[in-house]
Amino acid sequence: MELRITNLSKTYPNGTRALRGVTLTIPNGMFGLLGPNGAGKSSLMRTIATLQEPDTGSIMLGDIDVLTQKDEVRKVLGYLPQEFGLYPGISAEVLLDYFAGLKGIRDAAERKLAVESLLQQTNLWAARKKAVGGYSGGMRQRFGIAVALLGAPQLIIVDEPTAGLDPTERNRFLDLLSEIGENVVVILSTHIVEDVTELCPNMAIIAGGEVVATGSPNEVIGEIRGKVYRTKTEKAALAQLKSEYEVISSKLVAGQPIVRVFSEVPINGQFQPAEATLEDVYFHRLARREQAVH
Ligand SMILES: Nc1ncnc2c1ncn2[C@@H]1O[C@H](COP(=O)(O)OP(=O)(O)OP(=O)(O)O)[C@@H](O)[C@H]1O
Repeated sequence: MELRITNLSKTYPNGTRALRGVTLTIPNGMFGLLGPNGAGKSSLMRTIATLQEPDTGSIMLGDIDVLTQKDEVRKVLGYLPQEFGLYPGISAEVLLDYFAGLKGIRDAAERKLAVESLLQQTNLWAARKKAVGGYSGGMRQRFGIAVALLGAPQLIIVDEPTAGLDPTERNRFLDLLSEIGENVVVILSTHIVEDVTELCPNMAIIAGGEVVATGSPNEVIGEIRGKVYRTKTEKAALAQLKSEYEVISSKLVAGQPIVRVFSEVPINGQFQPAEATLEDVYFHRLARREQAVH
């Protein structure tokens, strides 16, 4: 199954242009949608999940027209929104059984089997009788993905699932996502670059409602490979560097700024060539876009 998004635009009634001509082809497997806060990720996810209408454009999931055949989409969709409410006093086992019923799994034995297998898969089996209100952030997210996986969806959308998780829980969650399979489309929206580098064979960077780069992480990095340099500097020299070079990022390491810059032409002196990373592309693209807008 392939998801084809063509020329999707959306302006909210208050005038915010959340999506501007988004065109993307998303194949089976994990697809990373990387963008800063306010980039339009959630607007795009909600539109694909049939929860809101775009102003223009089309979305095809295989042969299904997502914008007109909403019921068909919902049958094959698993969606983990950025925020979701739960009934805090109810156990995961009972709640998941309830959601399975809503998803149309009517046969009780079949439902029991599905619920048990998802509780095992999401590592919540031992906590299945606990009220979900007492779950940690990571457990909540794993419960959310269990709900999203009910009914063996073909299209799985997870919106910023790792925000707020500690590293152990984050890894556990990402492992779970990558196990879900290569035969379904999984769209992972995130502002965490490593989530994409580590997991996604295909990706896009979105900023200001526009797709600013797309391809495999390797292809996306390709555009700046050999053009990234790094140097250690002093805090006092930072402003000067920023005025002379196209600074991608500066990070304090043990109190001292490490600066990465982009340059089309070789630079030396205090700089050393650095291996380009997805984070470099991300910051570079965002900075270029800022410049273009202002
Ligand atoms: N219902 C709405 N009405 C008006 N503006 C909205 C609405 N939803 C989102 N926006 C605005 O649209 C833009 C894109 O928001 P969106 O939530 O899609 O971005 P995002 O990339 O998911 O950001 P975040 O990571 O902060 O969730 C933002 O400027 C946001 O304030």
